[in-house]
Amino acid sequence: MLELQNIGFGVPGKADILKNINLTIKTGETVVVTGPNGGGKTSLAKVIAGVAEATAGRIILDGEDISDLNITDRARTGIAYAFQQPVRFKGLRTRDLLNLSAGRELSEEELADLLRRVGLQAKEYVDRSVDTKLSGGEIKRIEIAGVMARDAKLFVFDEPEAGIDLWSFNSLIDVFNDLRENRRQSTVIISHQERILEIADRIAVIVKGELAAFGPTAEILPRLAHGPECQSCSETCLVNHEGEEVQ
Ligand SMILES: Nc1ncnc2c1ncn2[C@@H]1O[C@H](COP(=O)(O)OP(=O)(O)OP(=O)(O)O)[C@@H](O)[C@H]1O
Repeated sequence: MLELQNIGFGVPGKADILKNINLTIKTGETVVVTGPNGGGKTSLAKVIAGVAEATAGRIILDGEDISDLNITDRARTGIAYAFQQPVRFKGLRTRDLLNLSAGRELSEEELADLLRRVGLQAKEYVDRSVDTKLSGGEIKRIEIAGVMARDAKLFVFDEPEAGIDLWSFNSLIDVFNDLRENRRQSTVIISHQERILEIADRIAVIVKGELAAFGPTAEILPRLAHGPECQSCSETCLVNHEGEEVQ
């Protein structure tokens, strides 16, 4: 279980990127974090993974206070994080990246299975270098496969849909559904995609650095803006289609 207690995050010149965020994500639960651009979702993902340091509050994973741990130690405690914009590694092949993520030598079958789950064929990708020659969508999928290779307590995916074509997107939905059915770990997905929102157990909405709403999908989803439909839900709507908070 992940507990975020009064989390704040800021940088010089922008002190309140995140303000007083309180969230509890149960073991086995999938929470999708959504909200308008610039609201603070990526910052929240980075603060959870230890890529950025919270300026206030505590982060507790399975009862252990991990607030002061760096990214490597958080990874060791069982947090697996997929960046919004994955890092490329010159000289490292896909198989090396997956083996590193898994912390062991994966069999050819395991490698093929991980790649298949993100819609890539092993024979084409397993020995390719994870460098700038890969497309944005390819690198994103390889990174997601790497995260899936981890035996993590908590998975954090930042906009996994970005740059991914419709066919691969369907495989991605299957990946998240599998994770959800496993019920062994908690999953946080930052997303704007309705089909990803639909598979959440609960949805958190971050607007202007604050938690505007957090609740079961059936309750929150109808309150999110859908362009013109916004008019029909304006009383309870959380964000309108201009991305502003409804007053
Ligand atoms: N290191 C930083 N320095 C200055 N401003 C930052 C920094 N990190 C984030 N911000 C600002 O904080 C706000 C929140 O950014 P963040 O990337 O967390 O938003 P987001 O909700 O993920 O947005 P999007 O949906 O566009 O990906 C933005 O206004 C961003 O410009």
